[in-house]
Amino acid sequence: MGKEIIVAPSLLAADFSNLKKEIQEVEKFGADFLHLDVMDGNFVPNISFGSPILEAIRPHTKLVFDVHLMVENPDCLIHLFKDCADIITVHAESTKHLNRTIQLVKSFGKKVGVALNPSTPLDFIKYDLDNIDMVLIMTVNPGFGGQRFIPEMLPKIKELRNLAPEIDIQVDGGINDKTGKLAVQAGANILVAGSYIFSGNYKNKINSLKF
Ligand SMILES: O=C(CO)[C@H](O)[C@H](O)COP(=O)(O)O
Repeated sequence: MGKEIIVAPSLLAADFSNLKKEIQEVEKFGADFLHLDVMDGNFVPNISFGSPILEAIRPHTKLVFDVHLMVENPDCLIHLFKDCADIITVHAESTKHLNRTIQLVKSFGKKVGVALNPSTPLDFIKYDLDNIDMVLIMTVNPGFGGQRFIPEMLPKIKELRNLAPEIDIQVDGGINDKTGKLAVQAGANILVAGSYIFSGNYKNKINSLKF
């Protein structure tokens, strides 16, 4: 039997002037994780939010805090998230010594995810798979919400599922009820969705991703 589907609304698409309410709404309607995109304006051409915002919202929800670091040289910043994150995901492309970065996340007692940009091959993580809790296959180029799902990522997800039958595979970017289904059929089990969920009718949207 396949893994249960985990739905992770991406805060990037929420109403920033009303974060507490937005988070409590998606929690009420069945979200499992809260996906938190930290962008530094360097690794990606955009700036989002950092640890002070995450610490401010942490007391208002029991959702799993799934922190996606889109930052250059994450080793310098990981400690900032030790009190609020449950999972910390780093990009394989952002660090010179991925294995060391993985160990650093683990040293804080956190689950560790590794993200791969669309053009980054699975080879980057092949020898670290036993040390990783989750692989994030980016299905858009990171930096912005509301982009179109890249279908060429489907065979990549399939290949990873064959390589690592038990690992959590997260997909992020352009996920909706149609692309999410394709990703799940390919082997993904954690669906990040920003603009799809936060554009309205949270309950139906979240349910529509629980395949
Ligand atoms: O990592 C991200 C962008 O870099 C976001 O999580 C992604 O934008 C999700 O948004 P959408 O569902 O609107 O594509």
